[in-house]
Amino acid sequence: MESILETKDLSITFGGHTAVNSVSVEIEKNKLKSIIGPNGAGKTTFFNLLSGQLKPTNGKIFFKGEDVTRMNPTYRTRKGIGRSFQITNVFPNLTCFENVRLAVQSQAGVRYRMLSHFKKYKDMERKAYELLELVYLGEKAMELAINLAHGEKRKLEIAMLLALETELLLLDEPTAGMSLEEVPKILDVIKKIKEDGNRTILLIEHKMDMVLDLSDSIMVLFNGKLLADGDPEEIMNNDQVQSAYLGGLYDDAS
Ligand SMILES: Nc1ncnc2c1ncn2[C@@H]1O[C@H](COP(=O)(O)OP(=O)(O)OP(=O)(O)O)[C@@H](O)[C@H]1O
Repeated sequence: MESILETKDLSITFGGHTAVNSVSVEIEKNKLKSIIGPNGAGKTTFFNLLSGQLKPTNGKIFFKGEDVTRMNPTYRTRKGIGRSFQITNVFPNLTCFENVRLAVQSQAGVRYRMLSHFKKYKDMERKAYELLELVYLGEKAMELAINLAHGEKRKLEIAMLLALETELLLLDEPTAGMSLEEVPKILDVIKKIKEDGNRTILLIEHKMDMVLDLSDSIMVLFNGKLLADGDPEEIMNNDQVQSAYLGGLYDDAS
């Protein structure tokens, strides 16, 4: 297995509480791994450690073999680790197309003085349109970002992450707060990205049907510890995982 990201004994303690406790895991390149676990298990904290929003108390993070443990979030984004809320340059009063084109442009390092390079500019426009189509926002290309529905905004964020050539996408409950009609669309978007086969996705999700539908593998966090890591069938048949969800382990595993 070729891994894109690896954590070794990753831990973080807030006051006396260890929210992520010595987690060692490998994320396989170009696959989709879900992170599941009861509320408060440490899933979002684990994401914050991977994206650099938090620095670990102990342990290391390697991205493509490089130690990124102390690297700040901006550098990690440049290296290819992308988390949607890291995008601070979504301009509400620009159209979806303009937002994605700016992300493409920033990735290409092209400045205004170079816009005279007509062909390059056209290529960037084409790429922006392709990404909007990929996330089913083609018809909204000329809509101002501020006017998008919640689910559409999440899709725009994903298009912008892809424009930044993100190799590892960290998706934290992408369907949270969405209407029932919007959920299948985002599911489709994630499936399409997965089928393209050149991105790795790490997904936090509570909807188990979605997790089972999408995941190549699943890791289970429980009280900050890695309780299990394996393919979906293994995880579903794991007695410890079942106990954790039924509450049987709550007292033992602290
Ligand atoms: N900045 C912080 N300061 C103190 N405690 C924190 C901080 N961030 C998280 N925690 C605690 O760490 C634990 C793990 O929280 P986290 O949000 O990572 O869980 P989660 O698995 O994402 O939960 P949920 O599914 O409810 O989103 C919780 O007990 C939480 O209160």
